Amino acid sequence: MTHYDLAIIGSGSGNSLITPEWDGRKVAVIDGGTFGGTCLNVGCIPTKMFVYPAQLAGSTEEAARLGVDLRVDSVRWEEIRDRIFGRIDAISEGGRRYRAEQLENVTLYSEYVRFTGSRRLETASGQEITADQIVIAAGSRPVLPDIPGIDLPQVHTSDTVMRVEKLPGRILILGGGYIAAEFGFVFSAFGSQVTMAVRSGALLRAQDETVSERFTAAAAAQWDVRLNHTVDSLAENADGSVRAVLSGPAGPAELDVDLVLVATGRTPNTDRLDVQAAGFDVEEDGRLAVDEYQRVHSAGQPVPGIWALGDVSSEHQLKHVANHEARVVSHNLLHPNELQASSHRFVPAAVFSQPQVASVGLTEAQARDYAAEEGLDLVTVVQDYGSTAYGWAMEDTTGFVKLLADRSSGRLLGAHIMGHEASMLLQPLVQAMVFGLDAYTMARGQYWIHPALTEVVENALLSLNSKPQSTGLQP
Ligand SMILES: Cc1cc2nc3c(=O)[nH]c(=O)nc-3n(C[C@H](O)[C@H](O)[C@H](O)COP(=O)(O)OP(=O)(O)OC[C@H]3O[C@@H](n4cnc5c(N)ncnc54)[C@H](O)[C@@H]3O)c2cc1C
Ligand SMILES: NC(=O)c1ccc[n+]([C@@H]2O[C@H](COP(=O)([O-])OP(=O)(O)OC[C@H]3O[C@@H](n4cnc5c(N)ncnc54)[C@H](O)[C@@H]3O)[C@@H](O)[C@H]2O)c1
Repeated sequence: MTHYDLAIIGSGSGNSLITPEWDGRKVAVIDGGTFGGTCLNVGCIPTKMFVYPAQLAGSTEEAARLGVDLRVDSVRWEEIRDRIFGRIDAISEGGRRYRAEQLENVTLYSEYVRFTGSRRLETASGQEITADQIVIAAGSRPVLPDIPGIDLPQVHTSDTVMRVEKLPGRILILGGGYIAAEFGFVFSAFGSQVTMAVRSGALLRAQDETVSERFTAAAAAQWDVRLNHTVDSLAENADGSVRAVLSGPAGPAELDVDLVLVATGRTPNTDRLDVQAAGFDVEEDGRLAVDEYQRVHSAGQPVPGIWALGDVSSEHQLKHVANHEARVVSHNLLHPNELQASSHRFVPAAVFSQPQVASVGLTEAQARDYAAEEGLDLVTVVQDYGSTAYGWAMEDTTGFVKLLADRSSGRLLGAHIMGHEASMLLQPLVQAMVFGLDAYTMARGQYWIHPALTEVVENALLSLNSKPQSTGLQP
């Protein structure tokens, strides 16, 4: 058995905890998967590296509308894939080598681990590890629905689909959330024939209703979206393709595809850690129960020295949330008497599809309930990109900014943007919400560059109040 001052399970966001303050103290990093975790290897970063060239490939129709005839002669999938992973694999390997070989106080265990007691771990090869403090940063993994044929080699998740040998000609995507929306766009822009089977009546259903409705329409204009459809079975054809049987409002239908992508959510890795052996509390959805200091709980009480962060314990499966929680844990590990709390008040998120979607705060349905409870006068504004000069330049027909606010104070309750660079347009609204800047001061207390696309945000803010607004910039 080897004892450490600190043991970290998971080398994704967990890797950032090894700061210089730990020099001279014994630290174990344990990861049975690829060093660097989800975001770097199979998540945020490679997906966006595919989205960017997909935006180039997918711009021909938009260009033609503006009088520029572009043609995509070919998409060199193998080259794109190898460029992306040539970069990413090197970063992952460099990080692994640094931890494994260059830090005297750090030991890297490249294997899976599970709890055998609250402060005791056993690795897959049977090595026992104990530690004064343990951070659980073990992330989440894709969920596979129980469908006959789900284990066929042609069936992929986001873990494997980005590395396939060649661009699939026909692809079936299950699900209508983040991953489905991003890969639906990438593959369709690259020229694959995409069919998306969605159980419910809309894509991105967790989003504000206007976003979900308009995104569904925009997606359906680009690829085959089958709403209210389930996939009942998958079977291999003699030629190596897959026959899917789908059920929808018009009855069952068969579809032959070359590849199936399952994007039906991700589950926290608590089960594989045997957290029950340690007596840790688990939420209904499988997340580890933590308090605002990221302390893991047992029977409702914090367990001293046991922390969790990121997807394994967070209701937001987002990298910027995992990073924030890692900064909190990093502080708390070293300052047990001055604990810092994490904040999940205004968590923004973006879906990097076409169109892009970005949001923060309440949806309209949530804002209605909140306003009723608090006695607020809820005001909702939808401002189209096409109503501003830059929107004219783009001949934009789909982009919009939707704001929800309390009319009298101008306090923003939610902001939702769909369209070109939505994630960038959203950030000033996140800033306003976090720092308590009201919509009216935000609109008139600063210059807005003309004729930038940010004017759509300015106009949305102004539209929240029909009353005349303060004229003024700060002198
Ligand atoms: C396709 C895709 C795209 C995404 N895009 C975005 C995006 O654009 N923006 C965004 O904010 N978020 C995005 N996310 C979500 C983001 O990747 C995650 O929220 C984030 O990576 C979680 O980080 P983490 O540190 O909690 O876990 P991870 O990075 O998953 O790290 C957990 C590590 O723990 C290891 N591990 C698990 N169990 C054990 C065990 N028992 N023993 C030892 N090691 C173990 C795993 O091998 C893994 O390396 C995306 C996710 C996916 C799948
Ligand atoms: N840009 C980003 O920030 C980004 C990108 C990708 C992933 N992520 C994170 O990863 C998480 C996982 O992504 P995801 O797209 O897999 O999950 P998701 O929760 O966004 O969407 C899951 C989809 O699958 C459907 N579904 C669930 N079970 C099903 C079943 N049995 N059969 C058919 N459909 C089913 C749901 O209705 C939903 O449409 C996201 O919630 C997000 O937090 C973030």
